Amino acid sequence: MSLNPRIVKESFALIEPHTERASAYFYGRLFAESPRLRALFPPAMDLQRDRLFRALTTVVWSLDSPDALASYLSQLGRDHRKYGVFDEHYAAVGGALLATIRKFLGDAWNAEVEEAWTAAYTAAAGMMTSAAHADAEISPPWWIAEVVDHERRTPDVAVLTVRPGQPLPYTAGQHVTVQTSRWPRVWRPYSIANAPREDGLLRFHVRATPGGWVSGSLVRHTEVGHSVLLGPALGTMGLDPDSDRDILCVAGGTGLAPLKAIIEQVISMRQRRHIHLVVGARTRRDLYDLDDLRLLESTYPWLRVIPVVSEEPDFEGVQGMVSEVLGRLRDWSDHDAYVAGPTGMIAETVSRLGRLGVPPDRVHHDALHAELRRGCPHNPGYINAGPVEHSPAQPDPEPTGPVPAARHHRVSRPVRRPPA
Ligand SMILES: NC(=O)C1=CN([C@@H]2O[C@H](COP(=O)(O)OP(=O)(O)OC[C@H]3O[C@@H](n4cnc5c(N)ncnc54)[C@H](O)[C@@H]3O)[C@@H](O)[C@H]2O)C=CC1
Repeated sequence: MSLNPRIVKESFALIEPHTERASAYFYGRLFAESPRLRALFPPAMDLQRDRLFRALTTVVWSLDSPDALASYLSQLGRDHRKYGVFDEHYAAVGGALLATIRKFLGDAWNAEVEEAWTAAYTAAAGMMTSAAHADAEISPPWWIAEVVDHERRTPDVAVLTVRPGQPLPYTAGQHVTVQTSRWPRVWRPYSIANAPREDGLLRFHVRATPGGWVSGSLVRHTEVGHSVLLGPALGTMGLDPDSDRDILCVAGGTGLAPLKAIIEQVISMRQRRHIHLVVGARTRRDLYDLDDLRLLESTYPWLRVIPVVSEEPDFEGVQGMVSEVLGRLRDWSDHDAYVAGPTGMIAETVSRLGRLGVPPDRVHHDALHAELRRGCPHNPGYINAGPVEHSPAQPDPEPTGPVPAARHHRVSRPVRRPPA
């Protein structure tokens, strides 16, 4: 059985307009055939359904890029260890997936399509399980971390520092998923806001989004001494080790977090590259980290911080959307660029940098491949394992089931969940 990306892509394109119904059918089928699996998922499935198709979309459209695909699936396989996924779950998921594709393709389903999808799923599941097995030799499936600092910088934004019980390896620019005891089985990704340190501490910038389960819990209901669970480090945005070019970092809101980690990384490597950090926020008050950034700027003279405010007309500094102001500031064509923030901001900024003469392979970001594929002509092909933090456009839905009784902050063990 050999991979046939063309057939998989063509047939998937027929299903894409019906993703919502197809995803509901997939989970209905999965739980009908393997009822015990339902208990392993969060009570509200809305976000989960969406995630399944985002992951599937990423896999399908990456079938022609073996390196990117292998990197994505390896991360996904490693990350699924935290749910307690076993090899046999992959067969159940594969069966439900094929049944879903068959149903939604209707007359377009035939033996050739079946073979192409079977080959693709077998290869993908194989990569995920191999990566999970290899990871099990060297890493725990999750880390328990104690909150050692919690600063409420604005009513909505907190900066948290946590100490994992054992070392959690990562590189600057990556993110981890976080689970709080308030919402067992609900994991959300957050970028790590500092470069790796000897004491192993990790910092997160969290904005409580309306209706957000984990973000609200982290900002409003978490204190020093509480514990959270962390998944393994994920994401492909990182400092280009072969470059000594000057650096432009463009941050939208809490997208500052991974860029601060990258800047710290440059500092710790004693590289004397000039860095411009253009940091966008809606209002002056939303520039929640400006004091720290000014301190960093005064310590490292080759760092320049440029705050940009988009929704406060009497702000005395640079005004506008962060993507729009770049052309007014200087020529960036000889810079490496790192971009993080809301998906729309990343798409706008990457596209703007292309028009300003920055080659696509020098523009680094970690937004969802599938989302940017539509809107961003200069996507350099970075893909990650999921959305970073939650976008305001996609708050965590409120629970549809009963509110969990575990209001105390004893960390629950992760519950098994099959592959997304
Ligand atoms: N690795 C990454 O890319 C990371 C991304 N994030 C994401 O960053 C977002 C931060 O949200 P908030 O703090 O609420 O930011 P926000 O929505 O308040 O936006 C902050 C600034 O970003 C710019 N911006 C926003 N939308 C834009 C658009 N469509 N086009 C051009 N510029 C735009 C504007 O300058 C705005 O003032 C979240 O969605 C989070 O998921 C957070 C951490 C890491």
